[in-house]
Amino acid sequence: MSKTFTAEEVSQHNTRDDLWIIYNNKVYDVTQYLDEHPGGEEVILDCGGDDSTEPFDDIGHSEDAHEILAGLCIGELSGGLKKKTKDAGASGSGSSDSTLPLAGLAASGVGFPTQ
Ligand code: HEM
Repeated sequence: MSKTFTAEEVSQHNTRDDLWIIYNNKVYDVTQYLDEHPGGEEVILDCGGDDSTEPFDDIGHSEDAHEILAGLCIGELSGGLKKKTKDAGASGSGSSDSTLPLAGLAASGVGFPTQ
């Protein structure tokens, strides 16, 4: 069974000794990989504790890269991303996010009662 984490939780793992990223709503512990990254550690540190889907896809990582990433998966994101700058798609799940304890429900499609 895979664990689930909220964006809030993930955001606390943003240092080089403890580094998580989100990619396509899954959570990855990339601490060990940091040193080995051909693109350097900075770019990953930059995404630490945050969503890296766009930057990761933008550079067109190889299949190998995707496999490495898959091996680092530690769980899934519940409740969606905290915020998105662009490409947000207002149609996402749940409008109010942040620290709501019901975030898990939103992920399962239940949604919040919006008044
Ligand atoms: C932990 C997740 C990541 C993994 C497993 C990963 C893996 C890899 C691998 C295997 C390569 C070699 C080329 C290839 O096979 O495609 C690579 C290159 C690269 N990666 Fe990542 N990457 C990750 C995250 C990122 C992120 C978030 C960025 C942000 C921009 C990034 C930027 C780059 C760049 C710029 C290169 C090209 C380096 C060069 O050719 O000089 N990577 N990455």
